[in-house]
Amino acid sequence: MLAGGRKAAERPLIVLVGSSNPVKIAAVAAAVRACGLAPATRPLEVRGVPSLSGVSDQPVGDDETLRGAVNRVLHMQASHQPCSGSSGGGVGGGVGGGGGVESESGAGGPHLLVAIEGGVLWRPAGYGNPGGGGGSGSGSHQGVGELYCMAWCAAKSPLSGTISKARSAEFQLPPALAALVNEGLELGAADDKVFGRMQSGQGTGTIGKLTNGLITREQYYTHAVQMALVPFLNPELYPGVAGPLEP
Ligand SMILES: O=P(O)(O)OP(=O)(O)OP(=O)(O)OC[C@H]1O[C@@H](n2cnc3c(O)ncnc32)[C@H](O)[C@@H]1O
Repeated sequence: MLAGGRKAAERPLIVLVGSSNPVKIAAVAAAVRACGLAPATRPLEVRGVPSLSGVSDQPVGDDETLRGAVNRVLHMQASHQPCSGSSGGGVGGGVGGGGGVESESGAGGPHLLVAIEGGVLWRPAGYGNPGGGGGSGSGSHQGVGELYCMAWCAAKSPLSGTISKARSAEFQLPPALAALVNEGLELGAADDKVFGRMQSGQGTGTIGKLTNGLITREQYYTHAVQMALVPFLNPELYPGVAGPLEP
């Protein structure tokens, strides 16, 4: 029995997402439900909250993109008290800080903090082709070669444990988008310009446009979130990473 007299299964599982982008919030909700972290019988509260990535608006390369996702989680950690019943406070290392924010249902602080950072990655022209660019060229050929789209997801229990990280798959962006990104546009703005859309990053995304809706940005991110949740589904196999979700 938990503080407040209700069993864990009856209380909402509260997940904070470090973004106001509805695509990211929906991706996290779908992932948490699909992988069974919140069984269908348990209420689930997934909420977008402000978080600072500490990286550029358009991260380039794996290092910067991963750092953005991790910083968002650390910022949430510093800004929100863990779920009720815990005596733990936020860990250091985040930006900002301060008091906790109660859940909308009044059920207490969060059980899980999740962030997704969308990034791009330059690779040498002809990468992977016979006679083409050698190596992965990850992030080291800015503005030269092929531009790929990817994302990193970071997830953490506010109670303890380290941050779980997982990366999405990647796909090549069309040269027209690569050229605009190389000029300094964010991918979302480049997509809007090339495809004549508005706020594409909050809709089906570039991946949705390029796959004719077969894979939406939400679905694309759901997969990455599910992979970041692997330690939480197998806590005994990941000592020190997953940490308890409930006090
Ligand atoms: O509000 P936040 O959480 O910052 O969400 P965001 O989508 O604006 O920001 P990201 O940092 O995740 O992504 C960096 C940029 O890449 C864009 N982006 C990434 N993936 C995209 C996609 O599939 N379709 C359109 N834009 C995308 C996004 O719109 C941003 O301009």
